[in-house]
Amino acid sequence: MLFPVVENHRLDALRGKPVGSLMVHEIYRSLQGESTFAGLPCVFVRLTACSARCVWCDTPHAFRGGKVLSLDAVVGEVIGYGCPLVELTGGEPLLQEESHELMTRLADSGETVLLETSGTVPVERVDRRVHIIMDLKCPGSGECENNLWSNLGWLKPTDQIKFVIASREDFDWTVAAIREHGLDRRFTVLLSSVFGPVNPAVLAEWLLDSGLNVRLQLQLHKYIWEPNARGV
Ligand SMILES: Nc1nc2[nH]cc(C(=O)O)c2c(=O)[nH]1
Ligand code: SF4
Ligand SMILES: [Mg+2]
Repeated sequence: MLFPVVENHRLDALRGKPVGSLMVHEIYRSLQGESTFAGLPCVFVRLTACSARCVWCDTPHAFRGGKVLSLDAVVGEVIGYGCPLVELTGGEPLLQEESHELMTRLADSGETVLLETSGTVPVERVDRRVHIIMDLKCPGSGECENNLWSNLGWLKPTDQIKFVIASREDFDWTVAAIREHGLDRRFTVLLSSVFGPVNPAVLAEWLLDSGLNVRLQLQLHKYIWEPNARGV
């Protein structure tokens, strides 16, 4: 994968990581807070580093830090929870080549595997058994220019597209993108408001007025626990 030279410092946290290992920020079990799997117990594997810098990012702590673990160690820890659902998130999991083998090995073990990805890196090689939950970045994220639209051609009907909306402008952009690409007919579409600045009741009203058949998503974990809590 090639990234613009000016952005390479964003991947510094992965420099020197041995081949065959993963830089893991944290592994924990919680309730899935997003997607159509919301509410189910889920093991989260949060991988270090992201090539994006969304202005409203709620996990900037995952940009760096964490520890190097072998694939065997990560698989063993996940399976050890005895939980049938696992999600790779970050950061951006697909920046680490080894994420592909991790997803395949987890699926081979019988896990239902979810992948949270930013929509700015290719999903082409993701194991077809994985449920991809892919962002399309709205203008208010500051990363809209980096959306990789070709990814739409690699998603399956069972995959999910998430728009995180920071303003009415973002909402209008989202409606236009859904209509232009027929997203609501091809995939599950999730509309989420940036936690804090956008009242979900306002987004609910916009959604109903639009007539679109898409799903409002509340980040369940931010209502159950402190919005800034980590490890949940
Ligand atoms: N409970 C919980 N559910 C989540 N779903 C997606 C998450 C993420 O950070 O990608 C997340 C998270 O951080 N916590
Ligand atoms: S893609 Fe996700 S982890 Fe990366 S900056 Fe945006 S919100 Fe944060
Ligand atoms: Mg998150």
